[in-house]
Amino acid sequence: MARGNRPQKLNYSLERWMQDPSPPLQSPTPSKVSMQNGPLPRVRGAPRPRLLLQGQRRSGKSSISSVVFHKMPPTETLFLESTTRIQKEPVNTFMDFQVWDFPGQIDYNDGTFDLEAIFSDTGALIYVIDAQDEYLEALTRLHQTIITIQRFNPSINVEVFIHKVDGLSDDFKLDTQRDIVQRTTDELADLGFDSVHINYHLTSIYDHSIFEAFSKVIQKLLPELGTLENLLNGLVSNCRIEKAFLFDVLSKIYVATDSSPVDVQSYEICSDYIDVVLDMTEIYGYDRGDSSEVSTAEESKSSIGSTNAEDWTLPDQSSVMKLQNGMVLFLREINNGRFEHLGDATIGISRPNVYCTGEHWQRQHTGPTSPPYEVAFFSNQPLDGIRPGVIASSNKLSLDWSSRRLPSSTTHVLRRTGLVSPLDQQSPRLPSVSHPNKNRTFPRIGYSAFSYSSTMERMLACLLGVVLFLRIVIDWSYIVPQESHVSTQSSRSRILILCLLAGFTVIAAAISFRFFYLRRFAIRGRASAMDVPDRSTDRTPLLGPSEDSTHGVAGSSATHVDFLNPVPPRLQAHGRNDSTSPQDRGEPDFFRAQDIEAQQGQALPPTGDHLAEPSPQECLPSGIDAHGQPYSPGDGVGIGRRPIVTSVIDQVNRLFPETASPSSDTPEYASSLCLDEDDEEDKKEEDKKAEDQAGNR
Ligand SMILES: Nc1nc2c(ncn2[C@@H]2O[C@H](COP(=O)(O)OP(=O)(O)OP(=O)(O)O)[C@@H](O)[C@H]2O)c(=O)[nH]1
Repeated sequence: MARGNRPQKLNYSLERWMQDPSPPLQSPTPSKVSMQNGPLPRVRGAPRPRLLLQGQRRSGKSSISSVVFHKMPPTETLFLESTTRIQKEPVNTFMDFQVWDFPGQIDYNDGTFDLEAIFSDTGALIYVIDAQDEYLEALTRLHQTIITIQRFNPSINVEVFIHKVDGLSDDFKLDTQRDIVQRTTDELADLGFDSVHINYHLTSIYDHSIFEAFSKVIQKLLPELGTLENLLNGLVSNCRIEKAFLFDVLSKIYVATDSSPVDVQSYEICSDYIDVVLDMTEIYGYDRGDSSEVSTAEESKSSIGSTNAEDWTLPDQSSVMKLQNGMVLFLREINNGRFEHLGDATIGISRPNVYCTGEHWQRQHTGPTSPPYEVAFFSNQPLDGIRPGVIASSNKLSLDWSSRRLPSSTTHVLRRTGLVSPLDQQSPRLPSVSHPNKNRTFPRIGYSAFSYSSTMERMLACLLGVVLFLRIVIDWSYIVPQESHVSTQSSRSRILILCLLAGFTVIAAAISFRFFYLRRFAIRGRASAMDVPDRSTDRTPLLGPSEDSTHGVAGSSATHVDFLNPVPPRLQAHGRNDSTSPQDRGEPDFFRAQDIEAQQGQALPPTGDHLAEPSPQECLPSGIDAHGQPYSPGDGVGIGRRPIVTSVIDQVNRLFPETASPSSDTPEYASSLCLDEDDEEDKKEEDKKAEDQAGNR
């Protein structure tokens, strides 16, 4: 579409839409709507909708408020103090509102409160019931509150949060909900209030349910919800998106969504994606300066209605991620110029086949203005299905690897997968991360608990071994000189005890070394099997434009994240689309061990020695051990060096045939591992020398 034909821009912010819808809105035809950049203008004097949080003491009101609006990690709510007076919190997000947190013990019927002032302007009453506790008293209070409120504000939305359901079984949750609904309906009907409409939500701060419930509560307060839904419906059908949410990214509340049913998984993955983008921005973002400048500069490019590829340049407030299962997540900032303070954003999920046929988005990504940089998103769990992935971003949000320093564990993962060569590695230093969300992201880097426990296990096993050994030495030196003086019976039992102790010692030592070697060789095996390219001499930019843009999204086949299906696609093709861990599937957990090692970054030499070719001893073909004896690959896994290496390589080949090195059962495999070009040259030189010497003789 030519610039002149660009649809007329709405000079009316979304916030004003919702708070003062009186001026006529333009037709919500999606193809004619453009997004406005720049901060939301504040509407002075506009009333803020008020949400009342009520419930018994310790039912979880303050926790909900802290987790949703202050990004407090759920576990930290354990230390929240009891509320003693009404806490009024203004929440300035996509839509400004106030949350009033009432102390559990307060009795506002005692005549000291101006009930009309409290209830008359209230948008919603959220009544929190602790589902893990006895709730009959809470129900009585709820019924009284509803009756009181009906006098002042009969149109108020009553939302009951049946809270703390994380500790309950599914059946129990539903039974509890059924019971609460039944009792409330009966009680209110008896009192003549049978027309009161109450909504019930099962919530917990330990999952996304609380955000989802809050989203539903907030949505009911939006006068223009229907318009927003229409806009999203249009967006979805025009761009052939599966699902679109309008998020307030700071609270992760979705303000509106299209009319297709919300499935929890889509909502969760979008929330997680927002966390990732915010975290990445926190670490690697740049100062975007005055948002009004950005707005002016990008204004002409941000029209959703444009069909011209050049007009379709993504402004820098957007991000695309292609998942390994083929899904594409698209996060687009609207109404605000800064990533850090996103007012709201549209997220779409689409499948690539549909995505490619979507006229606008395809052009946008395959045209000359495709995002020229990729930002690597890394995970320490590549073989558990979540592999290093890519967030395609605009050219401004690029990683400067020379100035940013990454922790050794991370660079190790990147090097191992060929994304960063050892020479690119700087000393480990990560810019400080202060984002309050950082503890709540989806699988962040690693299994910290795992690595801790495995290190502890190893240390404890060693300690135990040493203690037992000392014990044996002491006992032995005690028994032998005394033996002639003690009875045969007692000396026998002592010897039995000694044998047991010795047995324990051997087992402890074996466990200790098994852990150590298992990990070490798993890494070597993986390094060989994945055929990591040698980038030590290749100085081409590692994070430059991707050559693979089949679907228009920057990214290569090896660098995708699969959040939804944490199983490699090859396994899915074999009908194993489950999310079980290798141990659950009865497979040896080499890769987790390897990841633990990678995360610890301590058992590996920091210089990349772990990527060195295996020693000739290790390069023997599968099926023959170091002494030339045949063995079966399944034998002795975890005991001898060669079986571990071979088994890991076989395992990797089985999981990733497309990236596999030559079959480990062939002699060529051994030679391919043992002989690189230098070795061959050395060998030729030696042969030549030997020939010369023979000639001289
Ligand atoms: N298991 C579980 N515990 C929760 C949940 N929400 C809150 N809690 C815990 O419940 C306890 C009480 O939480 P608060 O938020 O202080 O309760 P309150 O309703 O504000 O209490 P008052 O201020 O005394 O009225 C804390 O230890 C929280 O960690 C939840 O969803 N699940």
